[in-house]
Amino acid sequence: MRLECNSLNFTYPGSEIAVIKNLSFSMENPGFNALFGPSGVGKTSLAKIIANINGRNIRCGGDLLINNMDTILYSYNLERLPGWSSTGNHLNKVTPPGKEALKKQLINIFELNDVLGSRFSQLSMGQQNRINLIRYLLQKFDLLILDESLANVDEKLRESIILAIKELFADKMFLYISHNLIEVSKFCKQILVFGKQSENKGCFMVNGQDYRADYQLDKKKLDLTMLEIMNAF
Ligand SMILES: Nc1ncnc2c1ncn2[C@@H]1O[C@H](COP(=O)(O)OP(=O)(O)OP(=O)(O)O)[C@@H](O)[C@H]1O
Repeated sequence: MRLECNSLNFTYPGSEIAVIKNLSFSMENPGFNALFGPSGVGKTSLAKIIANINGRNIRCGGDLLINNMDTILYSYNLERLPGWSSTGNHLNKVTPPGKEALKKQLINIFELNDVLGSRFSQLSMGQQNRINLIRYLLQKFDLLILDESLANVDEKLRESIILAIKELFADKMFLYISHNLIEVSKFCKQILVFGKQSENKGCFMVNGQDYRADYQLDKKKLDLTMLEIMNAF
């Protein structure tokens, strides 16, 4: 399992300014990794290139190498489900054979039992994002990109959800995009930090604490990771 960029460049069609400039990094092995940086630096653009969301319309310079990851899914926080039925029915419809028990387990962990009879538009933003993320976790994937997919979910529940995902999907790779410095430093293994383009700062790879439920968190090391990220900005 490997995600590697070598001197990647990307400019949107019709634009003069490169969003991604000479980016090189490598992420290996399953686990929770992150893209972190100020708003507008190109995290979503890179995520979409990796997931090939814009298909042939996207032309990049340099190399993007993806090894042993056949299925890459991209989830984001503004996705909406149609309103023709309840969210419970939607989840039933997208649950592949054999994944019924996983669906129930995720619904419990994500604390969604009480909203399964409601339509998507009747849910809060955080509830909508949680239902949406379950849809993805039920599918077959090797790499799942979470582009602010847990936005509007309170910190305590987000922590339970992230820890459960890390445990239940230990053989998958995740790319977590979030503006939460503590969360990214605490839960992620490799953190690709985007420096401010206006200051011509490049990207840096920082090692996070990769915290799991059964680990003892070293607060000093967590502080050092956060400091390293802030210095890389
Ligand atoms: N479809 C598009 N066409 C042209 N420019 C775009 C397009 N999408 C994004 N951009 C530009 O690319 C730059 C990077 O945007 P992107 O969404 O990748 O940033 P981001 O780091 O994910 O930001 P945020 O943290 O605010 O979500 C921005 O300047 C944005 O205006």
